[in-house]
Amino acid sequence: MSGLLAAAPSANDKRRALRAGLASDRIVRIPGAFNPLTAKLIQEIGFEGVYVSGAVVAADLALPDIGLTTLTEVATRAQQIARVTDLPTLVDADTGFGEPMSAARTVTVLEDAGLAGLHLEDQVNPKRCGHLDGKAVVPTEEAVRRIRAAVAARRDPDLVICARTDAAGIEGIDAAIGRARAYADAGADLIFTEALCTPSDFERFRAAVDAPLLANMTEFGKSDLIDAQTLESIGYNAVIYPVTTLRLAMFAAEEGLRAIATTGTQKDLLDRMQHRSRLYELLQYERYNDFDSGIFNFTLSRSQR
Ligand SMILES: C[C@](O)(C(=O)O)[C@H](CC(=O)O)C(=O)O
Ligand SMILES: [Mg+2]
Repeated sequence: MSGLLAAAPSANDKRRALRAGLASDRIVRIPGAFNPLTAKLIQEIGFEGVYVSGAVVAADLALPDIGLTTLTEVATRAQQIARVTDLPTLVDADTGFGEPMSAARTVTVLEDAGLAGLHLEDQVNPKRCGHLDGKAVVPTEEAVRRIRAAVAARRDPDLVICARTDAAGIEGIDAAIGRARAYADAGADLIFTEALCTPSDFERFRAAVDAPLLANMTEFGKSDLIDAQTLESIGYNAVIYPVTTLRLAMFAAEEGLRAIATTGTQKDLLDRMQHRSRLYELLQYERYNDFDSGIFNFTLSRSQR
């Protein structure tokens, strides 16, 4: 029954896998999962990690991404997602949910929730999406205290602590590079270079910072959508697609609901839906017979496949 109700690898196995990926010359591709089932799909399709986006956790609760969600809400969702996948899961811990002492507590809670890594950003509270104007960052020394507190709080030395800098869009790339170096010196394992615009911005960062780097390929933001191969050749170590699966699903859900409202039926939409049989396959429905042979003792008729 290995891997049936929860992933087979331990949290530490996944943390070590993430570290190995970051140390390799291949880019670690980390799409966002808006729910645990999406994490299964991400694994099956062959990605190297799963991302839990703060923006998506908020949007899921019909809230904007302005620091309204609590540590408990984020940790609960992240745990639900991390536990079903063999892949390492990276979670967005925003500004750490408070002062450095709270950031330290955040690390312990997310570590207990089985995450492989988390990122803390240098924005002020209330934070906002890194791709919007009008955001502000705390002084470098304060952000360094956040990172130091996070690093000190970690009990599993393999837990990946990622420091995000939002400074490029506010203070310029050189200042962001300076911050990234300070965060790496403070013990960050990975630097998230938020809201860079062009490939040459990414190249500049890569040349200047001697630490693993993560790119954020979020849609409708400030960054050009650079493909994974190009980011890899620039020397980036990881890339997230944080909100992509939610945007795809919401777009399809909206179209489908409008069609039903207009026509009174969903029957023209069936070939744009995940079929029952595919859902069952993803859920490994049949394997639940390991517990009780009466569970999967039916067949799907042609129309159900
Ligand atoms: C990565 C991010 O922090 C997130 O919460 O997913 C967001 C993504 C987005 O709003 O598009 C961010 O870049 O701030
Ligand atoms: Mg976020």
